Order: sequence, then structure tokens, then C-alpha cells
Amino acid sequence: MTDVINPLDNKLKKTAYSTETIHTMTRPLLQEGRPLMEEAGKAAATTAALMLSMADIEVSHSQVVILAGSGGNGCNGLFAGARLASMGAKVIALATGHCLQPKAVEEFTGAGGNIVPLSREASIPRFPSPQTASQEQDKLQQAVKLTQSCDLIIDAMTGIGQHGSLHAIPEKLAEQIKGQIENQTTAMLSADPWHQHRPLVEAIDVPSGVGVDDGTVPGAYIPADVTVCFGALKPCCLLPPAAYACGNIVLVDFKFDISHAPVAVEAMDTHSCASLIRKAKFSDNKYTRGVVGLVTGSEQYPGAAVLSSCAAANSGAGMVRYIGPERPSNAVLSALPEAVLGEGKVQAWVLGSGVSTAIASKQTDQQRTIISRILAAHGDFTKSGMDENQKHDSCRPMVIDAGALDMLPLRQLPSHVVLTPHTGELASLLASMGETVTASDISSKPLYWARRACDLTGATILLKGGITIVISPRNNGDPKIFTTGFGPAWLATAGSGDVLAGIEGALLASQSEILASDPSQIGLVTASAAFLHGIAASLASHSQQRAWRLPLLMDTRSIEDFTHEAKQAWSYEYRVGRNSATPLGHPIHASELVNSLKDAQELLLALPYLHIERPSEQVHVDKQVQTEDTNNRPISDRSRTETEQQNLPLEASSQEHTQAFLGIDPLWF
Ligand SMILES: NC(=O)C1=CN([C@@H]2O[C@H](COP(=O)(O)OP(=O)(O)OC[C@H]3O[C@@H](n4cnc5c(N)ncnc54)[C@H](OP(=O)(O)O)[C@@H]3O)[C@@H](O)[C@H]2O)[C@@H](O)CC1
Ligand SMILES: Nc1ncnc2c1ncn2[C@@H]1O[C@H](COP(=O)(O)OP(=O)(O)O)[C@@H](O)[C@H]1O
Ligand SMILES: [K+]
Repeated sequence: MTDVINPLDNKLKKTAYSTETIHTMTRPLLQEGRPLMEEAGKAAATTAALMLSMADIEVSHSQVVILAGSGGNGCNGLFAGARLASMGAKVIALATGHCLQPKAVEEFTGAGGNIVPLSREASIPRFPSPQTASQEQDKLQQAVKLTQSCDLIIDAMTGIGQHGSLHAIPEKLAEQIKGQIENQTTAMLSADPWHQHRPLVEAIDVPSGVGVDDGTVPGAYIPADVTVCFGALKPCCLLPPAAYACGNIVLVDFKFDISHAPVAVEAMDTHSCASLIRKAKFSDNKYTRGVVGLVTGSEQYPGAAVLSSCAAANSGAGMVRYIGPERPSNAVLSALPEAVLGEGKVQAWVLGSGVSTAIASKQTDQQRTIISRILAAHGDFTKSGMDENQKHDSCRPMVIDAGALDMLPLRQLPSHVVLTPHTGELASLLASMGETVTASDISSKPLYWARRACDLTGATILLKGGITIVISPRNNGDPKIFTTGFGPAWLATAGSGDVLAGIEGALLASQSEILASDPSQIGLVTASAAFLHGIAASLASHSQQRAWRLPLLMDTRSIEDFTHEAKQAWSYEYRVGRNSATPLGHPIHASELVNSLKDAQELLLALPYLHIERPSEQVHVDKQVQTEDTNNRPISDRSRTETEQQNLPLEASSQEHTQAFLGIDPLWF
């Protein structure tokens, strides 16, 4: 069977909508009489059963604890629990709020589920509440023990109705449960998330405690292995740090009409990125393909000059011009003999990577002098009344990184000036504009602060991290927000940001015509560079680890197809890629990223020609490969015999080889 990509399904998987928009899209379906609560319950139960099966636990022998709040989220949890109970699971619902919806209680208890109210203020007919503070405390401790010993926790305390940070019983439970779950990003980081010595966690709609619309984690919250998200993704599913708490996402397709719905956040995927890789044309010459000028590196940090220049050359620039002192210039020439030294016409600039800030540079720094001259020559950004097109004419697209970030005219920059700070650099930049903020504040509220910088400067902001946020201003309305979390955490290595700056420069140069005619494309171009950086890291490290991956789409009318697909996508054996013992791959250094950039683009350019086969039968063959030794301990892939290795389906054909090498499962493509 060949995978056919439906553009609207694809859009649904990578766009998130505000709580308000979700309510607007839900309303007409409720008016039609769609039993959404029941559909949500069915989807959550199917996912729960699947998670248990991934962990080799029979549903009929499983113990499931539902943390049920008093709103719609708790109601979903109880409907899911009713289904699991009718499949033979032992299910207990811990009521965390004042009440439970009577219809859901009836369904749940009718199927054999039991309910334990935890709050003194709870009023749930037939189920007595604790009467005193000490009874409430005892009940809470028993509840925590229960969550420690069960197989699966269904977190249905709060969903899109959560206001502020968690309080009362939900807060206390979340604090205790999160304490048991050591790593927030368990599902993404571990090779095999299903066989850990702790209960699995399924979040209903969103992990309780996260900031649904802003992606923060304002207080206690429960990180999930899987989040079953209803109708459409919420911003917390894409934005850091909340997105790290979502684990794998199952998106239940209610068939919302998203065609005109305002998108709050968009995640980058391979298809969007591929569309921004400029293909060479026969009518091209080196100039039309895009010339990048770099003022990067310094006597002190010559390596940054090499990394950024080579990254630009390997990312499709027709020519690289390098400007800098003797030591970095010589280093660039020996790594990249085709680099042209000195100033000349360019389509985009990369300024500041590996250049010291004013505070750090003890004497007049040659690079800083050149950068100020280039900035000064690029028009008076602060001149009032210039529209985006006039600003574009007076200023080339440019990447402002590291040491150049403190040299900007700070306000009214054109949107095609791209600032690429990490959290520390953004804190300094904001401080220079009068904001009181630390790097740690920015890590806690990255969207808020990236937006603040965008509002204050007018520039496009790329805030680096495991999930990188790109935010670009729009003439009318809210800024456009992209996220990209394709790369493995191995990307956090010295010089990685210099490579990113070079990629950005190449994309800005090669897409300068598009940017001139449609300045609103700047966010997409910028985010594409970050995504390409992530793909290069995957290739270099042989890693399939992602800070974020596309959700699996569930159509509740074809649950069997979904189950089959999810089993493949989540199976450890399936995800073990070529040349690596686990899907985590191995560490990399920044030069290796540069070397993988060409392969990354080849793969993206080949996308339209790849017919992606779903390896439905092959996975079964793979599963027969011995995975345990005689003492039932898992054996690593490296200890398999040559012949067994050859049986791995991902090495079967060149097409699969490419996908496996890249670490992209076809099902997630
Ligand atoms: N609409 C639909 O048709 C559909 C809805 N669906 C589902 O319903 C969900 C939305 O349901 P909702 O609107 O009832 O709110 P919900 O998320 O359950 O939270 C409210 C409860 O949480 C509590 N609570 C709130 N803040 C809190 C805090 N800080 N700390 C502690 N507690 C806090 C609050 O308690 P209170 O403040 O009253 O003490 C109240 O009891 C949605 O996410 C999806 O799962 C889907 O099935 C699709 C169809
Ligand atoms: N935990 C992480 N997972 C994946 N990528 C990360 C992580 N932390 C940082 N990165 C990426 O690594 C790069 C680091 O850039 P930067 O801090 O500027 O490094 P340098 O200054 O050493 O070149 C950025 O692209 C960032 O998005
Ligand atoms: K929840």
C-alpha cells in the first residue's frame, strides 16, 4: 500500500489552535448531536489498550487508575475507563474535584469501575467523601500508593477548561506522580518507553497542569507517555516546555473544519522544509543561486568562521564570501578553497557567530567594526513610515547571531532581519531594551519572551532549544509562530549554532527573490533552516530521537487501521535504525553536522519521488528476531547475528535504507 498524503490531514497534524478556536470548531458538531464525549472515551480506551499491549500487559489483567476531574476531561476519562473495565481491566477512578458527571459515573460503575472521592468537598452520590482534613490526607496517600502500583494512569484531571496552575487535590497528586516519573521527556528519550519499571501515563486531551494556550508549565503537572488529543492540537502540544510533557501524541480526528480556522502555532515538517530548498535551474548562475556574505569568527574563535561558511556552502548557496581577520580567513580557505574573501555583492548576510560581544571584547574588534559598518549601510531601520517592501529594498535579509546581537538598532527592524539567540543571548538583548528577565525565565516562558522580542524589535526571532521557536511579525494581526523539534538532543554541542547561522544565511540568500515579493514567507524560510539543521543532526548521529514528532492521526471509525499503524510506529524493533544499537544513535560534533547537510537536502529533494511503502508484513518478520536471552533479559541489537541483522526490514531496500538512515519512520513522514 502506498501512503497518500491528504493535505488537510497533514495540516491537522502540524497546526495547533487556541482553546477559543477549539470551542468554535466543536460547537457545530455538538449542535448536530455528535456524541463527542463518547467518541473521545472510545479513542482514549483504544489508546490505553494499545499502550498496555506495547508493554506486554493484557488488558484483562491490568490495573488502571483514572484521575478524574469534575469537568469534561474527567468525563472522557470515565468513558474510557468504562470500556477498559468491560474488557476485564481492574479500573479505579480517583475523583479529584467536587463532582463527576452523572452519565459518565453510571456508565463507568455499570461496567464494574470503582470510584474513590479524594476531596472533602466532593459530592458524588453513593461514594462517600473524606470528612476531615486527616481523612483527606490519608485518602491522598492511599491514592498515591495506588498510582505507584498500577499499570497505567489515565490523567483526566483537567483539559482545556484548566485555569491557572493546578491547585487543591490535582496539584498534590501531580507533584507526587511527577516525582515518580523521573524524566519529563521519557517517551522521547528512552529507547523503549514501554518497558519501564513504572506505570505508563496516558494524558486525556492535554497533560493536566500545562498552560494549554501558551505552552508553559506554570506549576505541578503530569508528564505523559502518550497524549490523546481531541479534534485538533492545542498550542501546548507544540510549544516548549509543555510539548516535552506530551510524549507521543494521538490526534483524534473529529473532522473539524480547519480550512479557515486561525492557526496559533505551526510545526515544521519535511514537506514544508522541502518546499524551501531551492532547486538549481539551467538558467542559474552562481549569483542567482544566492551569495551569502559572512562576518563571523574572529582571531579568538576561528572555528566559527569555518563552521558557518561551510554550512552556508553545503546548504545551497551559489557563492560564499567571507570577511574576517587573517587567522579565520586562512582557516576558512583551507576548509573551503572556493570561498571568496572580502566584501562584494551579497543576497544575505550572516553576522556575529563567533564574534565577541562588546562586554567580552577587550579591545576594538575588527569584526565588530565591520558589522557596525554593514548595519549602518543597510538603511535607517528606525526611519518612520517605511513599509516592509521599502525596508526590504534598503536592507538585505540578514542573520544576526551571537556577538552581533548587541549591535542592533533595536527597534523597527525589517522582518527579514533574523535574530538567532539562545536563551542567555535573548535575556541580554531584552535587558538592553529595559526588560528584567533571566535566561531561566525565558526557558520557562519561551513563547512569551520570543514574542516580546519580536514586538520590540520588529525582527524575526529564532529562539534556540530542543524545540526551537520562530516568530515573525505580520503586517496585520498576530505574529506567525513556527516550532521545530526535529533534531536529537545531540544537537546541543559547541558550534552547532554557528552551523545553524550558515544554513540560515544560505536559505535567506537562495530565497531572497521570494522574500522580496512576499515578506511574510520569512518565518517559514527561517524555520526551514532550523528543521534542516535537525535533519542533518539525525543523519550525523543515526538518531531517531526527536523533541517533537508528528502525531498519529486516529479516525475513530477505522480503529483497527490506527492500531496497526501505531504498533508499527511505536515498536522498538521497528525504530532501530541502520548502524545503531538503539534509536538514540550516538554523539556528534558540529563539523559532522556540516558534512550531513548535503545528504539532508538530497533526501528532502527526493521526497516527491519517494513512494513510501508501509512495511506491514515486514514488521512481523522483524518481531520474530530473538530479542531476549535465555534469562528473559533483552539482548541489544549489536549482539544479533549478521543474518539476523540482515532481516531487519529497514535495511531491505535503498529507499528504506534512506529512511532508516535518516531515522524517519515512513509512518511519521
Ligand atoms: N466541549 C466538548 O464537547 C468536548 C470536550 N471534551 C473534553 O472536555 C474537556 C473540557 O472540559 P471542561 O470545559 O469541562 O473543562 P476541564 O478541562 O474538564 O476542566 C474543568 C475542571 O477542572 C478543574 N480545574 C480547572 N482549573 C483547575 C486548576 N487550576 N486546578 C485544579 N482544578 C482545576 C475545574 O474544577 P474547579 O475549578 O471547579 O474546582 C473543573 O472541574 C476537554 O479538554 C476534553 O477533554 C472532549 O471530549 C471533546 C468534546
Ligand atoms: N536539548 C536540545 N535538543 C536539540 N537541540 C538542541 C538542544 N539544545 C540546543 N539545541 C540546538 O543546538 C544549537 C545550539 O546553538 P548555540 O547555543 O548557539 O551553540 P553554539 O553557540 O555553541 O554554536 C541550536 O540550534 C539549538 O536549537
Ligand atoms: K488531562
